[in-house]
Amino acid sequence: MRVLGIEGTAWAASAAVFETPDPARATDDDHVFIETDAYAPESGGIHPREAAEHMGEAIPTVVETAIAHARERAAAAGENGVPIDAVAFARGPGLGPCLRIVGTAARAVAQRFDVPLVGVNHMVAHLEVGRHRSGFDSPVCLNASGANAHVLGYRNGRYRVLGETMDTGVGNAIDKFTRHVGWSHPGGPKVERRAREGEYHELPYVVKGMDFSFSGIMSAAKQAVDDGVPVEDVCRGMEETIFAMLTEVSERALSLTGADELVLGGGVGQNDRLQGMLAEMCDQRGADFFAPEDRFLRDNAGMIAMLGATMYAAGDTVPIADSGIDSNFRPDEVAVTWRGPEESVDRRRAAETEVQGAEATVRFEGDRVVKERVPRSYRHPALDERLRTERTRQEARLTSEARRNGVPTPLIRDVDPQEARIVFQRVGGADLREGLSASRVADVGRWLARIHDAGFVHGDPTTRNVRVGARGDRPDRTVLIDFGLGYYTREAEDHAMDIHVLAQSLAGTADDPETLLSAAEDAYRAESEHADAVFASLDDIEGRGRYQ
Ligand SMILES: C[C@@H](O)[C@H](NC(=O)OP(=O)(O)OC[C@H]1O[C@@H](n2cnc3c(N)ncnc32)[C@H](O)[C@@H]1O)C(=O)O
Ligand SMILES: Nc1ncnc2c1ncn2[C@@H]1O[C@H](COP(=O)(O)OP(=O)(O)OP(=O)(O)O)[C@@H](O)[C@H]1O
Ligand SMILES: [Fe+2]
Repeated sequence: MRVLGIEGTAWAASAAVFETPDPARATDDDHVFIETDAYAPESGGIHPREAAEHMGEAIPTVVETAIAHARERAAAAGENGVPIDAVAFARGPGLGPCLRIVGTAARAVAQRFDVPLVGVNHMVAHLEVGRHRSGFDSPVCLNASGANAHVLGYRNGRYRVLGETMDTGVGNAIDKFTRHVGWSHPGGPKVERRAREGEYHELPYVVKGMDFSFSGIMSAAKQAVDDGVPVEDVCRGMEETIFAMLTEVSERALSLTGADELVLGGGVGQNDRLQGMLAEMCDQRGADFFAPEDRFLRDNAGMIAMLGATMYAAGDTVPIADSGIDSNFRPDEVAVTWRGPEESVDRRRAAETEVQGAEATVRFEGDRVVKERVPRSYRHPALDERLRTERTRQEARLTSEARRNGVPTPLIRDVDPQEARIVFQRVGGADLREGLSASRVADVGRWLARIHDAGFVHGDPTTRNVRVGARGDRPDRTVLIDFGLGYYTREAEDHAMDIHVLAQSLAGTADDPETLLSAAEDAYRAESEHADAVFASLDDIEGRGRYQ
């Protein structure tokens, strides 16, 4: 099979030919040819109009080059006739004016050769290229690109967003900083180069469940440069902070789903420090890590052609009349036709005497549980020390405070912030994830309402951070654990984030997330004194377009 791919969502006017004997898996005989003409703004960032002008000029040329290449391949193979089997194009997300040019070009080629058209989601292509080339079954996928940043896993016919940025994409955040200091676009590679000469400069670190935000870091980074901190130190601090956040949320996703494979996608994925941190994190927890070559990480038509071939083989083509572009096309909107319902990122594991959580090692000793935040060598030592002690102190404080507010939590037997160790009473028979029911999820809604009314959030209320079921002679209760990301706040938006984190984790682990979530929401409303403000804020968060 030979597929032509066309990409042009933002800066890369790119066309590719992907030829494979088996579109379902990578083989030694796969052949990928990519021709790219990059748009480089003369000043500032990407201007949509200029980018579209670039696409208008460059797309026809790269497409003809790719078609010529396909003809050569066909001739060399002794074929005569149409040189391609299908045309795949990036349908979105991206800049509308650019996408329209790509769509028009793709339709024209499909008509010219009378072959089917395949509409590819650019973000799904970023992650599938790593899955395809690694041969992994069902990995967690980290997409670190310019306009996006999210962690995904496949379950029940879709790529679920397990966590994502609450504001800008990771590359855009970095590029905004480099514009501030007067460097040309794109800024990412320049930050990488300068960071090598710098000392770590501390910046805000913001992870909420598996979501994260960059705006605070970026304001602080710009301010630091304005205040005279050497720019290379700020670059180093930015890399250490941002990439540690992305690594931590990837580890959280591995821990939540039980998966043991991680693939990386997106232009920021070309950064060596990010790849190094992810590889080190995976190595420490015994997971496999794969990053495709740079030419498949940054925007390129090769990934579009490859996923196009897989989709075409699954019969997933689109009639020309329905082949409109979608500039807000989210990865979780794609009905994944090329993977079976039995596949899943979610793997249950048998009971162990030691659990490796996302940030701590948890040992079971009879009736006690010893939780230790072991150092994470991928993080800068100063950042590592800060996170481990702060979170240990906070976890001990909030676990007790929740209990004082009528929320079941484990008793604390001992705390040692220096060693980042807490000894808890052992509670429950299983994680909520293994024992999901509407009444238990409703309990979680009720408990969240109580702690919110008391003026703090849990910070990470996933289905793994709730224990359920009877244990010994103790009754069946729903017990909240792991308050390490909690903090004091009376802001409705922070409270809403807790519910949002719960919703995302249900989407990642439950078969009927909607029913369960509404049980939690009803209970929350019945219990909370501020439910209206919180749900209004939740609508805002989910309506920002980033969330489904
Ligand atoms: C929708 C689509 O158009 C968009 N594509 C995109 O953003 O291009 P991509 O090639 O995936 O990523 C470009 C970003 O990747 C950053 N980048 C490139 N090399 C880098 C490096 N060595 N370190 C850090 N960032 C880097 C650039 O600064 C830029 O922000 C997306 O995937 O979000
Ligand atoms: N007090 C407890 N009683 C029984 N089991 C517990 C207790 N504390 C933790 N566990 C078990 O250990 C697992 C990991 O604990 P915890 O969530 O506190 O660690 P973590 O490293 O913060 O994990 P993550 O960040 O992935 O949620 C829990 O999902 C639960 O199965
Ligand atoms: Fe991209």
